[in-house]
Amino acid sequence: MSDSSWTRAPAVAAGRDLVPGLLRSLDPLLRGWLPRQRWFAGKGLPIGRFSLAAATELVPPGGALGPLGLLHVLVDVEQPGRAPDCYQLLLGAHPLLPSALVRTALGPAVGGPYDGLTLYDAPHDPRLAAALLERLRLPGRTGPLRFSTEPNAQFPPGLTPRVSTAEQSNTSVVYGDTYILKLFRRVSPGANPDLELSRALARAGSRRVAEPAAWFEAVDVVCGAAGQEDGPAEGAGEPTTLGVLQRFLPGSTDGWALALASVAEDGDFRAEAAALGAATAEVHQALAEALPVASLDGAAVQRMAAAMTRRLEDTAAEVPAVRPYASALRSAFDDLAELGAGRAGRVTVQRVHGDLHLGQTLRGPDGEWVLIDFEGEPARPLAERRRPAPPVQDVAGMLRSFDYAAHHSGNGPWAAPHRDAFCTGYAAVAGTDPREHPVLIRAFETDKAVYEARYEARHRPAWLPIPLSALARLATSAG
Ligand SMILES: Nc1ncnc2c1ncn2[C@@H]1O[C@H](COP(=O)(O)OP(=O)(O)O)[C@@H](O)[C@H]1O
Ligand SMILES: O=P(O)(O)O[C@H]1O[C@H](CO)[C@@H](O[C@H]2O[C@H](CO)[C@@H](O)[C@H](O)[C@H]2O)[C@H](O)[C@H]1O
Repeated sequence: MSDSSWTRAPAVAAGRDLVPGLLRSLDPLLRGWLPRQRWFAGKGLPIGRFSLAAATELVPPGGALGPLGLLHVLVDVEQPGRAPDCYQLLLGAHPLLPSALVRTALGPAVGGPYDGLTLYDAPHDPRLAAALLERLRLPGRTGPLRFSTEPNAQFPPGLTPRVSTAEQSNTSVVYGDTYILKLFRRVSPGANPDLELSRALARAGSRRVAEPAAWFEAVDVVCGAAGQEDGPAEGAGEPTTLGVLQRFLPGSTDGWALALASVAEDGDFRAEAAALGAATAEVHQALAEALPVASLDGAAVQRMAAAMTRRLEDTAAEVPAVRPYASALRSAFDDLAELGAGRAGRVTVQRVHGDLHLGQTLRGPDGEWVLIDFEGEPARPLAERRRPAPPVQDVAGMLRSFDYAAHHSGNGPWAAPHRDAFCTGYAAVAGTDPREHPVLIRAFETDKAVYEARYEARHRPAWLPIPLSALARLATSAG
């Protein structure tokens, strides 16, 4: 990394030049540390150039926390074959801690030194996580970072922070039993739908969402693909959502864990599946009331089918095991295109969850279901994730998830009655039964299983047989 790669950096340092020291330190340490993080999107590809989009001292070393500092960094990473990705890093900086001690005491040590300071992943340090909550409580700016709160949010003192150990695409810090702060790791300009949709649902009084209390974003920072001269303009110039503090739901269990337990004992989870269907329909209704709804004409439905076909082709090119099914699966998308061409072609679209599966649902101690993580599929560009879509997309996601739970534990027959129960629960609230739209359901289920094949091939190759077996079944039913 040469100094010239830092020219876009609007460094915000309290009284000293932050960037050159950071520049010298970050390059070698990020090359080692970044690819090992679960949330790093470009695994397996060589890392090219880094460039700093923004650097902010949230707590200057030698300030309120004595020698300890808290640095906020947005760094662009170039890799061959990908548009640049922008990652959010929160770094602890300490002059005395040797990096080996950081590694044992605080988990992931990023490395060091930076200007004589050891750098480490700050969410793991309770002092720094607490400092971040303190900053979130107060609306206003620190350099390019803008902090906002909901008007009625309460911030009780003394909430002990801990990093969530859940398998996740980002990093979350739980404060006491009161709040959970999700720090988005790969970020792009534009409102993150997780914030946008949970705020809309909370404002509408929905009981199916963990209400946001505060959030922060980067303003006027050009990062990721938006920084490319010929890069996509969508979202460019909009604030970049960086973190959302939401109500924590203590004592809740996620739907995936509950479903797996039921599969293991060949149990009857149908009442829960139906309640989940009803909760999903309630969320769809609330989103349709709060945010725009539109009707796609035949040409738009055909474009949607063409995009699904393209995703299938791209996936077949990347994942050889998908190829044997590709031509039979195409007929699911051809049927959708035909539906668009016909008189029944109009399809209603609205904002939806976008990546609904059992792991995105929490059942509280009161037995009520809440939906979380409205980010959409992490691999899709932000602009696409914010686009209205047919609600059947979420239904298809949940149907796939019941299938995943069953096949993960080798109990395939568990899936069908639970998929049915979900649709029955959904229909009771929505007034329309997804099973009455077989062409839409089949197209969206196929599209989701194709997405899953690519997701598993990239992240969990041992799980690839699960979506592959679904593609084999969908290929037969579509033929
Ligand atoms: N409001 C909440 N209350 C309790 N636990 C939560 C809450 N939100 C998220 N979690 C837990 O954190 C995990 C990860 O959250 P999620 O939003 O899916 O993160 P990611 O987008 O990084 O995958 C969830 O599976 C759940 O276990
Ligand atoms: O939860 P994320 O937003 O990170 O979503 C991604 O990871 C999910 C897995 O953690 C993945 O979901 C797939 O596996 C689930 C079981 O682990 C299963 O319930 C889902 O149906 C299946 O799609 C999701 O696709 C991906 O976007």
